[in-house]
Amino acid sequence: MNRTQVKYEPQIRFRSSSSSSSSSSSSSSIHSFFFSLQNPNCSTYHIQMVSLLPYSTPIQLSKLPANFKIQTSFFHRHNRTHLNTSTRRFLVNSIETNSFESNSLNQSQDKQKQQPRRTLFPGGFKRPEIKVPTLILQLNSDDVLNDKDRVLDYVDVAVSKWVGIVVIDGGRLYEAACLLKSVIRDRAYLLIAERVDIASAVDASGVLLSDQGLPALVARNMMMESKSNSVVLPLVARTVHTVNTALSASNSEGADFLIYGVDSEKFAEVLLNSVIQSIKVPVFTTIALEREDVSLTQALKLLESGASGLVMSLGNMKLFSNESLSRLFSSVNVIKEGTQVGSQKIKQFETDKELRVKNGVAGFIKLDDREKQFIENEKEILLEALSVIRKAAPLMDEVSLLTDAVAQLDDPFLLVIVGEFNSGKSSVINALLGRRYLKEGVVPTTNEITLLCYSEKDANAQERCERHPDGQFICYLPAPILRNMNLVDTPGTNVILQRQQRLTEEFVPRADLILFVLSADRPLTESEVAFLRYIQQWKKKVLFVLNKADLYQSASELEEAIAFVKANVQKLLKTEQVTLYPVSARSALETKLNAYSVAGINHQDLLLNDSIWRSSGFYELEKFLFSFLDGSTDTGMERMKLKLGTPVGIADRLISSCESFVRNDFESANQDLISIREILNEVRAYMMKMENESTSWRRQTLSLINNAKVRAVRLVESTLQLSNLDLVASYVFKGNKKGMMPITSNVQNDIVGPALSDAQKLLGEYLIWLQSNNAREGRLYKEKFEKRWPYNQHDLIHLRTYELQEKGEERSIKVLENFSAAAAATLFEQEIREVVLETFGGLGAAGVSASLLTSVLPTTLEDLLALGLCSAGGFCYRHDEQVRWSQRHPVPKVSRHTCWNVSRVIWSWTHGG
Ligand SMILES: Nc1nc2c(ncn2[C@@H]2O[C@H](COP(=O)(O)OP(=O)(O)OP(=O)(O)O)[C@@H](O)[C@H]2O)c(=O)[nH]1
Repeated sequence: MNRTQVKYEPQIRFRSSSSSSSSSSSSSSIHSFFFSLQNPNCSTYHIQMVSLLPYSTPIQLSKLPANFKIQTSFFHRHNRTHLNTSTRRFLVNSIETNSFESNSLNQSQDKQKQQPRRTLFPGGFKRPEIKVPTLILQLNSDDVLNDKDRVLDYVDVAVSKWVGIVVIDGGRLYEAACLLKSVIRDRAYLLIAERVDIASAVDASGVLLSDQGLPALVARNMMMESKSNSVVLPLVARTVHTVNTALSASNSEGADFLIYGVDSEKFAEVLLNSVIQSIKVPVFTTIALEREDVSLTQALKLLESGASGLVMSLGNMKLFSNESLSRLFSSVNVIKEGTQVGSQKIKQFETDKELRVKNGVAGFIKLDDREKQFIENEKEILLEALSVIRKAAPLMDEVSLLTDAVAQLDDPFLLVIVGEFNSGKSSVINALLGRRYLKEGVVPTTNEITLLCYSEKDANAQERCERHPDGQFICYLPAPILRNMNLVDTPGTNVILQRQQRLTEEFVPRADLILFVLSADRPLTESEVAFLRYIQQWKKKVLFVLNKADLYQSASELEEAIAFVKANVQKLLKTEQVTLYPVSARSALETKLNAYSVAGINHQDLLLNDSIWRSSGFYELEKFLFSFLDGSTDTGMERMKLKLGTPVGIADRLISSCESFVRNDFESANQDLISIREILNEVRAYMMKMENESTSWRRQTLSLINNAKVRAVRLVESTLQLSNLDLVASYVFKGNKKGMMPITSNVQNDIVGPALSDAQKLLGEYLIWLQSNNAREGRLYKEKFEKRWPYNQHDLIHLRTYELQEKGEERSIKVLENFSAAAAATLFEQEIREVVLETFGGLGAAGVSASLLTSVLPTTLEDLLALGLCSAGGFCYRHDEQVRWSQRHPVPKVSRHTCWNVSRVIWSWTHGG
């Protein structure tokens, strides 16, 4: 559990010279703005800005942690409208001129634009799914903030087990919501009561509106704008208190779910039953609880009466033991044990499925073993395809389409009815079923996917509808056409409620056959053409129905409309074969209802003997669909082909998307490689250039050494005469207690000292040259990096580069500071002593002098200065460089020993020894 996020929350405030801006709520002229900031690890941090009007007040940014980027837009707190463009621009400019890296906002926006949305649905959005039954935990911000640790621990456990949605209300919402978000993560939806701005600022899943609050559509759009990088639509729920508000919230408004906020247990029960009959979005109910045993019974009763779940406060939830909550809400229990909640429904669903399977695999009849084997083989191949897709594009959510499609190979044939709202989809389905099972109306009436399945048991009873755990609405009806074919009613397209359109789009891939209902009063509109194109992407077979044909005045008008639709569809789908049935669903249903009202005769025979019915388009449509029932007929075989083709089509589409994702990734990796190679080549070229130019520095260093050497030789020649040898020898034998040899002090003062100050000067110039070159080159690389990888962690690159440069500089300065002429001279003196001691006995005075003149002095000085300069100037950091250097300057044994000594001395100087 990561709760430390909030601790690091950086603060940005407006500083107003006119009045205090510390409180955001007391004055109506005070406004808050929210920023989401993201660090390189992608954790999001949120910032509240408080300001007074007018907006021209300069922004003072307090110190922010490095590497943060601005992520989302700004919100006006009080009237909840967006800031106008100029204000927004002002804020952005102000921020850019402050401590943020310039262009960070633009970069973040570009990133959003550049990142391909990895979803196959046209709007690029997906609906959040609400699994039912679930528990909604309603929290108050004060409860959260006053007893932080205990409440958050409780929430942590609750969301991992039973709670699917957490709602927070109260005063200090922002702070409390941030805490909750860090605990809940993606395990449950977090909804903010009423406050769209705060929901956006904390990146919550959505909002819960009161029945007097914003329209759901407005709230959803506001949240979508602020979550422009999310592919998941925000959740908008509403609390309702009457049947009418419940109906309008779910129908015309398009709320995702409702909370039925009533207090009395009985009242809730009665109303829930009537409300649930007409509302297809999940409906949750609040209950006041007393004792655990009473409460459990009460809760179970509500769930059985059709509530999608319960809303509980923290206090209420604590009334339940873990066992009771598991019993109520754990889906594992519901499915495994078949507890009272939903057990009946699930058992029924399984029985119905068994019944259908008995009739033949996947609802087919007359299938032989060879065909069954064929289905099994297909499953195996599809599972292989699944694992390939998962490997190639692990982020592709739509892979679940294929998983479902493979699992549904054993389900009945799926006929999905689509079309614009009000085209008559529900009427066509009712006419097919022979009863007014579905609601019809001039305003959009279908808000959810409704799957119609066969159920023999309810032959004489009312239809039974329920919400399945995966969010679909399932109705079990005794209509004969459903024996071997499931029908799906979908929300109309071209509605203002994106969620509904999305539902239909998401269902299209699952269809085995699509029945596209067009309305005679507006055949083939622009949005129908767009939707048809979308269907075509999934390579679905489409059957067209031109409904409301009764609206045409004459047969020629009808012919004209048919010709128009066919010609355009042929062009669009690039096929000659367009199957279109002109029908009047309304009169077809009326005819059927009339026939079915006559008791004691075979209704099918009655209809077949009716010449008007037989000449109606609906009869033709039905004949076509019924011919699908028999696997031994040609159309039956085609149905088999379509059914088997559904998962294959999905796999095909997913694989081709994977292919394009992988190709894009490959392309971009290739481009990365090219860019890296380019940069590497530039680095190599730079290295060569620097090496070449370093030669002149090296030359200057060598000449400095040479000069010192020449002067040293001269000094030795003039001072260490043979005549002085006795003096020298006695001095050497005295040891070093009595002070320095005169030659040593000369070496220190006249040679090493001046040489060192020359070296320091040279090194200073060298450092400036090195640094300016490196800085210029570093900037170029940085720019190139940023251009190619605008969203990588340049700041780290930036830091590293400067860190390295600073280290180099530090080392050089230390070497120079510590390079003491006195120490060098002492070392030199020591060398002289050693040589005198080593050679005096064997060679006598002449030998000592010769040895000093030919080997010790030049090489010792050379080594001393060269190594000091090389270390300081960065020429020979490495030991092998030193070896190469000493190989280029052959020296006698004693000098190598000296070199080692000098190296040791320098090493101890530079490392503080
Ligand atoms: N004239 C005429 N009207 C029809 C016919 N079929 C349906 N309607 C009317 O068209 C309107 C819409 O019918 P629905 O079946 O609700 O349409 P829908 O496509 O299911 O609508 P949504 O569920 O909102 O997408 C209703 O008023 C129906 O009575 C028809 O064949 N002729």
